[in-house]
Amino acid sequence: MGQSSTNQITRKVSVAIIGAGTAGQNAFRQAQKTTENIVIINDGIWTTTCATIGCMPSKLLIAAAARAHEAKNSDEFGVHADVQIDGKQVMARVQAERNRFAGFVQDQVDSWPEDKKISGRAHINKQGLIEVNDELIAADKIIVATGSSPFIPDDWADKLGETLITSDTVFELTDLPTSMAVIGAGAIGLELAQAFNRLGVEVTLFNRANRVGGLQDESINQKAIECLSYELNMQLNSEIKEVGKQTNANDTVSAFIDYQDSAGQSQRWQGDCVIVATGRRNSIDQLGIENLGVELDDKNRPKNLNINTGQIGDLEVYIIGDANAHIPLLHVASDEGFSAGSEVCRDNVGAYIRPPAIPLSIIFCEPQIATVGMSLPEIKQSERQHVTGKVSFDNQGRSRIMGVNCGLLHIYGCKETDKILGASMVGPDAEYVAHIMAVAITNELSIKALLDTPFYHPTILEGLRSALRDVQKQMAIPFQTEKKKQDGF
Ligand SMILES: Cc1cc2nc3c(=O)[nH]c(=O)nc-3n(C[C@H](O)[C@H](O)[C@H](O)COP(=O)(O)OP(=O)(O)OC[C@H]3O[C@@H](n4cnc5c(N)ncnc54)[C@H](O)[C@@H]3O)c2cc1C
Ligand SMILES: NC(=O)c1ccc[n+]([C@@H]2O[C@H](COP(=O)([O-])OP(=O)(O)OC[C@H]3O[C@@H](n4cnc5c(N)ncnc54)[C@H](O)[C@@H]3O)[C@@H](O)[C@H]2O)c1
Repeated sequence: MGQSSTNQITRKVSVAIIGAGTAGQNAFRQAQKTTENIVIINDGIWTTTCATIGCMPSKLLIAAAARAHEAKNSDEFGVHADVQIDGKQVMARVQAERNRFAGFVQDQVDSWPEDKKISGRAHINKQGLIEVNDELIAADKIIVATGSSPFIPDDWADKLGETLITSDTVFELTDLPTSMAVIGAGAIGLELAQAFNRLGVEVTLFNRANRVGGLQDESINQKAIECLSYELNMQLNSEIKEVGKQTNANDTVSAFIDYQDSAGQSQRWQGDCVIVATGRRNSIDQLGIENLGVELDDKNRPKNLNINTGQIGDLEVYIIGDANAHIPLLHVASDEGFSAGSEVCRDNVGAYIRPPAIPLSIIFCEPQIATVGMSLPEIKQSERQHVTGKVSFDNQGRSRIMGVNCGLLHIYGCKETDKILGASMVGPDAEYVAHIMAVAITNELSIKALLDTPFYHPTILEGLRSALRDVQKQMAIPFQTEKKKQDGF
C-alpha cells in the first residue's frame, strides 16, 4: 500500500523512535519494557556510529599507532627495534575487531521483533505523521535520535572527489596511504592525524585557529600544541584557500591544498588524500521536525530542550543524542536514550531519569587532552571567585620514568566553597585524572576531602595531588598538609 496514493495511516503506535544509534537503541530497550506498541525506524546501518565508524574503530587505529610509536621510540631506554608496519594488517585488524564490536550490537537488534523495526529514511509530514517507505505512522510520542554526520565545507566534496576521506570512510581503507592532510584539529582530526602519522603516513594537520582540541584555557592549549608538535607537522592558524585533485604522469590521482600559513605566506600541500574533520552537524534539518512544533536556533539546536530527558517544552517530542547537538558524546547519547525511554514509559519499575552529567570530554591523542566541569571562560563569566591549581608533568616522577613527561593540568577551585569547578589537562593518563575530577565535581567533594584520600607512590596521579595542593594553598581555607620536598619525586 503506497501511503502517497491512499494517504491512509498504516500504524498507530504509542512510541516511535527515529534513529537506531546508541541513543535510539537505548530508548527502545527502555520503552519497550512497558509498551508493545512501539516502532523503531533507522536509515542505513543498525550497528551504531560508535561501534562502526566512530569511537571503536578510531581507538583500534590509535592502539596500533601506540604500539608503533613505542617500538620506534624506545632507543633512550636502550631498547632498539627495527619496526616494520604492515598497513594491510593494521587496517585488517581495525576492521575485524570493529566488526566484532558491531556484531554484538547487530545481535541485540536481531533479537527484537521484526514488526517493531523499519529500515528506511523517515520524514515527518505537515500533519506530524511519520512517512517511511510505504508507511504512514501516527505516534503519540516521538523520540528523535538521528545522530550527526560529517560536515564538509563549501564544494570540497566535488573538488577533492575520490581523494576526500571522512570519518565515515576512513576505517574502510585497506592499506595505509603514503601521505595525507587532515583538516581540523578537533577530536577527530587530532586522533586520526596522530595515529596515521605514528603508523608511518606523512601527515600534515591543518586548523584555521591556533587551537587544538577546542581547548579554552590558553596555557593548556599552548602546552598541547607544544607536546603534539614534537611528532606531528601542524599548520595551525592557517587559511585554506583552495582544495582539489590532479592526475599525475603515472595516472595516479593526488590531492592538493593551497593555503596561507600562519606567517601569511602562500603554500601548496600535495599528497595522496585529505581527511576532512571540520566538525559534525546534527541530522535533523531534513527531517521535518518543525512539523511537530519544534523550533531550531541558528545553530540547528532545538529550542526548549530538557537536558534530562530530551523533551522539547511540553510537546510529546524528545530529541536525544547527537541529534540535539547539546553534548555530542557517546555516554551522553546513551544516558539521554535511557532517560527518554524511561520518561515515555513512566510506569516501568526500571524507569529512571538520570540527572544531566557534568561536562566531561577526553581526546585520545598522546598526551591525552581532557576537560571536565566548567571551562575557564564560563567560570570567568560567572564571576565566581576562583583559583587555578597547576602542575606540570614535564618533571613529574612517574611520567618521567615512563618517558611520557609532557603535560600540564589546571584545576579551577572555588574560593568560597573549597569545591572544584572544573579542570583542563593535556598529559599522560588524563583520562583517569578527568574521571576523578568528574567524581569530585558530581559529588561535590571538597579539595580537602580529595587530599585526605591516599595517593599511591609512584603514580602519575600524584601529579593530581600536587595540583590539588596548589589549589588549596591559594585558598582562604587553611590546608591540612604542608607540601613536602619529596612530593615532586
Ligand atoms: C570518528 C569518531 C570518533 C568518536 N569517538 C568518540 C569517543 O571516543 N568517545 C565519545 O564519547 N564519543 C565519540 N564519538 C561521538 C559518538 O560516536 C557519538 O556521540 C554517538 O555515537 C552518537 O550516537 P547517536 O545515537 O546520537 O547517533 P548515531 O549512532 O549516529 O545514530 C543515529 C542513527 O539515525 C539514523 N538516521 C538519521 N536520520 C534518519 C532518518 N531521517 N530516518 C531514519 N534514521 C535516521 C542514522 O542513519 C543512524 O543510524 C566519536 C564520533 C566519531 C565520528
Ligand atoms: N574522544 C572523543 O570523545 C571524540 C573523538 C572523536 C569525535 N568526537 C565527537 O565528534 C565531534 C566532532 O569532532 P570533529 O573533530 O569533527 O569536530 P570539532 O568541532 O571538535 O573540530 C573541528 C575543527 O575543525 C576546524 N575547522 C573547521 N572548519 C575549518 C576549515 N575550513 N579549515 C580549517 N579548520 C577548520 C575547527 O576550528 C575545529 O578545530 C566532537 O565534537 C566530539 O563530540 C569525540
